[in-house]
Amino acid sequence: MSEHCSSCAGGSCENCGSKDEKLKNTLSKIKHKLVVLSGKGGVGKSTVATNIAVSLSLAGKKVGLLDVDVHGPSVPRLLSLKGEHPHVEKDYMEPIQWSPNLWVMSLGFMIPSDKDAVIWRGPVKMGLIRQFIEDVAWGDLDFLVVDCPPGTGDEPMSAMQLLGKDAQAVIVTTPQGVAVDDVRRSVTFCHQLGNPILGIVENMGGFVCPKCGEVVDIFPPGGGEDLAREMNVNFLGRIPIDPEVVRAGDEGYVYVKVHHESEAAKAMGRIIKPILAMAGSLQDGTQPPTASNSQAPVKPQGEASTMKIAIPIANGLLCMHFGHCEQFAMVSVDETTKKVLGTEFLNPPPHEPGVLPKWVAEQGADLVITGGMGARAQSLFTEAGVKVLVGAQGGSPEELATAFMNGTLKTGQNICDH
Ligand SMILES: Nc1ncnc2c1ncn2[C@@H]1O[C@H](COP(=O)(O)OP(=O)(O)OP(=O)(O)O)[C@@H](O)[C@H]1O
Repeated sequence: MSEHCSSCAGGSCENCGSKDEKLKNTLSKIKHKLVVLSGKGGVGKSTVATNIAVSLSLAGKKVGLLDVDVHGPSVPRLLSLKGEHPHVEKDYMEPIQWSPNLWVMSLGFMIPSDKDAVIWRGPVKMGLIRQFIEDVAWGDLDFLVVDCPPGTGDEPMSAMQLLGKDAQAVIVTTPQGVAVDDVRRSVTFCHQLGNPILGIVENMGGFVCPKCGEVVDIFPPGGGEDLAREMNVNFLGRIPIDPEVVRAGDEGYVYVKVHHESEAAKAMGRIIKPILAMAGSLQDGTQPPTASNSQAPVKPQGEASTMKIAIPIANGLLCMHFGHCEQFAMVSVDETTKKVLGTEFLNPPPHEPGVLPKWVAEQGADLVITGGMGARAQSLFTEAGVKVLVGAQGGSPEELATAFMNGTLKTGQNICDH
């Protein structure tokens, strides 16, 4: 290990021994290390890494997400963390906390602006990756997910060597032959380093028609699966192309949290199944958690079963769009007796992006019932632990709350224009 000492990059300085101890100590607190690799750029590696990390955290696992793409760190954008600056001291860095159990570190936090280019040689990059692993206060983690730059160069090699032989590779490809050829090199790379391969993910295999939901193959499918067979490694699954994945990445909300019923999110759910099984938390037949079933407020047994339902209203009835309502009805209900206990009408603050979800959560809402809601607002609610039901179709707040408690609430399409 000592040849990767960040102080000397050569393994001969006096710091090497103590650095190795520190690295060992940090790694001993991380149960599983997953390194997300791809032979080719732009195949969706950061998207897959981020969605895996968030899915695992939604499943209740303690997760670290480390972006070692020194030249194009994209995790800060994908998680709406641009502009965050971790607390840094000598030999110590505080990761940015994204949710109660997901912590993130990326070089993107250290670069002053998007325009700045990083021009570093191999040993400097290796030193930095080492610092990101050993100096970051990761604490006890179930999983550390590492997003590497494409190829089999310095960064993936440093990450693998520093994390040790038990770090497992998740290799992402697209179905086309050129991508698959490059990915074949990634498989060989892992074999040469002696690291196990958890499996291959084929991303952008097929296009989900936004009108009918049918998956249409744009490229001949199956390249990733064929490669997995050829190289005798696991095939973890195929994620179709969904324009919403691009939108999620550009706007900085997490796709699997918001579009958990989509084909692509279901595919991602299948991919994390063996990963969760590795942590011994998923019995056969259990669905991997999604935003809809993992962050709903859970009342401790024995506690009164009251909850507060927030409903946007106009003229006393459900307002079809959450962001355009006159007032919010806060309906208190007792879920055991299925009775409405009372309704309070509150005037919301002026509608500006991101304000309403925070305000509604502060009013103590456990659930929001609405006709339509934008993806960003849904994501903010999920982060705040407030469940959201979209596609409700009219009625008074009390009627909607009662229908919800009786399991008869009708929901359809999300009536949202953005
Ligand atoms: N399943 C998908 N459907 C639609 N778009 C996708 C999908 N997966 C990824 N993308 C989009 O493809 C683009 C590249 O994705 P991403 O940045 O994750 O790739 P990458 O392999 O990490 O890139 P790089 O080589 O630059 O590190 C992004 O715009 C992303 O939103």
